[in-house]
Amino acid sequence: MKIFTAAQIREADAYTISNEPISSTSLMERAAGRCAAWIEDRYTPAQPIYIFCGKGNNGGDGLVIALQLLQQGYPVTACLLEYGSRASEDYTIHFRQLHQQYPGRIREIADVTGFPELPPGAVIIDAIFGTGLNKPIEGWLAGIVHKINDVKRQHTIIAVDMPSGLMADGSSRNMPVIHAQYTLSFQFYKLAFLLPENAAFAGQVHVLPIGLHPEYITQTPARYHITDIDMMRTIYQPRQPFAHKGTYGHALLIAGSRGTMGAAVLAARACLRAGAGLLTCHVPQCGYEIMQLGEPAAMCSTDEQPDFNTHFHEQADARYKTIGIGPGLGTSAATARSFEKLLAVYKRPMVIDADALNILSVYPYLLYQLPAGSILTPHPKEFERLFGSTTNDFERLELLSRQAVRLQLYILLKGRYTAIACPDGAVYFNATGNPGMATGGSGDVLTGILTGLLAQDYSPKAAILLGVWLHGYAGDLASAELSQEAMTAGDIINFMGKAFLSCFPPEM
Ligand SMILES: NC(=O)C1=CN([C@@H]2O[C@H](COP(=O)(O)OP(=O)(O)OC[C@H]3O[C@@H](n4cnc5c(N)ncnc54)[C@H](O)[C@@H]3O)[C@@H](O)[C@H]2O)[C@H](O)CC1
Ligand SMILES: [K+]
Repeated sequence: MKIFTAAQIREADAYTISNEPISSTSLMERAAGRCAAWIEDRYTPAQPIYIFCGKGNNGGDGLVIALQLLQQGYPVTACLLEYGSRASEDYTIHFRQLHQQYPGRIREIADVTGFPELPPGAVIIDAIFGTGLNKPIEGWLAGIVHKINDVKRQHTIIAVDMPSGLMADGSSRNMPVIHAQYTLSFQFYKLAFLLPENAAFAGQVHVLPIGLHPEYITQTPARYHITDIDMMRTIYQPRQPFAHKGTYGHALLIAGSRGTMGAAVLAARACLRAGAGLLTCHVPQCGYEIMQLGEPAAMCSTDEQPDFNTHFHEQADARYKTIGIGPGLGTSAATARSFEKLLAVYKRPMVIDADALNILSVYPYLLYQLPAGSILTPHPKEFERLFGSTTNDFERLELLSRQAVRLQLYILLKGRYTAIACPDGAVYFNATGNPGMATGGSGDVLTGILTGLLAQDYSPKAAILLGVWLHGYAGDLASAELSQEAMTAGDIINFMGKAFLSCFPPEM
């Protein structure tokens, strides 16, 4: 699904109005009607509801929601914030209707002292600002935002389109923003929802289709995307009936050192669970038995060194469809030298994680020697060590994308919505996964999955989109059965099978 900027959303709005065609008033009624229906599905008409409206079209949506809920018998109070701006045309039209039919349900608020006494359990609807926000909320309006946030533990807060105060496409650091439990976002995600610095604001995001014109959506290019199951179904390749283990590639995993062999075993197990035909693991001598017992289906090659890998470059030949390198590898100078020699001989896209990334941050010139189309999988700290720090998440995203283009690599920044930056400048956010996956080893599992998919001849882009999706999906299945607290990285591997089956049900 594309993620459009606020400016593109305005264009989509205008395109729909002139090409469907539909009046802007009716489009607002359609959009806000979806919000009202969402609320009616979840709350009974006994529910007191307070709707805070700004004077633009987001406020206009609030008025339409108020009208529709009042017609359904909900005790609604429409709190209209009178901050001096001129009301939008569609706001005015809906204000007149509300005023005509329910004058007693309107309360005008002109300063922070006008903030209403809320009855226990009242639901707050935030329709103050949406995509039109162009500067931080200030003055007594900011006071209203703080008042609403002060009662967030006692009351459910539902934001219409966006939490007020949040910029759709830029950083809102240190600005007053509503802390919503739910955001009912029209038709698309906004980029701001997906960045960790805004974690407190949007809550659970529900994207409500409002019938924006499909022609605009397909014709307009977007830089940012969020992955979904339909995209995965176009990527996934079912196995062929006459397949043998050679059909699905031979992967080489270079991982492990004394004390971190678990990382190597997790990556190996995940690689095979992702469907690699054959896997060889290159490990130090201390890891031989651990690997053979930990994953009997993997073959094992041992290094000259007892405790860490130093001669893996000698292994890397054309037999291997791809290489995954890094989990538990260690960062000794001899390991780094072998990595450099490996890059001189091996030219297919590989997966680079953990200590292999740390080696790259110590020897950054090696970044330019990576095979084009290779995949880097840093978490935020590793990313910072590799590419430097930034002052906010939007700048970091920009840096991420710039580096992917400059180095012609895929760089995947791990997080709640893992950001996948492509060499062509596009960025995909992954939609699956949960906080239970913030546990040691889950990155090693991802490296294994990506290596396993590359071995099967998925293109790097397909392997990442599908691999990150499945990794998160398996994590979601694991947490549903085991809890976010109790699940471990190994459980992500154990649920890979169910993840495949449920995302791609085999045809009968
Ligand atoms: N996506 C769609 O197709 C539809 C969206 N709808 C809703 O419309 C809003 C966007 O409406 P807009 O009038 O452009 O902006 P806002 O209501 O967010 O803001 C109003 C107005 O306020 C001014 N302003 C901006 N920042 C500040 C500030 N910090 N302090 C004071 N005033 C400020 C500025 O002039 C804005 O224009 C969208 O989010 C949806 O909710 C339609 O209802 C249906 C179609
Ligand atoms: K809002």
